[in-house]
Amino acid sequence: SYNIPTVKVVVRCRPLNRKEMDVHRGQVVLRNPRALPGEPRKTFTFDSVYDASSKQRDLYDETVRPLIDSVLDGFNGTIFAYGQTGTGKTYTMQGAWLEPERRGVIPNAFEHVFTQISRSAADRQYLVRASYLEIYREEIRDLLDPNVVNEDPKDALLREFQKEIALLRAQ
Ligand SMILES: Nc1ncnc2c1ncn2[C@@H]1O[C@H](COP(=O)(O)OP(=O)(O)OP(=O)(O)O)[C@@H](O)[C@H]1O
Repeated sequence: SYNIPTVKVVVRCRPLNRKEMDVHRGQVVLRNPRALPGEPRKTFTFDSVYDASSKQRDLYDETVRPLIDSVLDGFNGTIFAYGQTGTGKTYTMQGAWLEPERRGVIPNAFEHVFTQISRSAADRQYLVRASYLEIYREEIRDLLDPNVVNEDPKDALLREFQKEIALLRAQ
């Protein structure tokens, strides 16, 4: 079941906000001003595309769950969100923790990991570590310790790795 591509690129569009709806400008078309006349339209292909009505749970089940399953089997995995400000990175990754339908990738992944651990054989041991960092204007901030702002990213990363938190040593 691991014949999934090594890198998956997924697009998610958030719903228009009030300001965008008020503008009523319609569709955005990108055009290459140096294109020769008659040049065919370019097609961009993604592993998945989620529209404004997409659900957090569907995105998790289709796009994230297989990766977390492979991590539970010992492989490395990374998920990151990229996009300009206000496009929905925080909503997708974090969402609303207290509302099950609006929980994002991070809380859904935690639930997935701990559910799998609780179901695994009693003689199997897991160590789960977590750190939570923000890089903003070349500064690294430890979001689990908001008082610390580090100027040298290398020192900050080293310190983070040294003090990663052991959340669970499952029996
Ligand atoms: N899929 C979605 N469905 C409903 N609302 C969404 C969705 N994605 C984003 N939003 C809303 O759009 C707004 C901007 O989203 P968000 O804060 O996640 O953007 P961001 O990319 O993290 O921005 P920044 O880079 O400034 O932190 C928020 O109010 C968020 O709740």
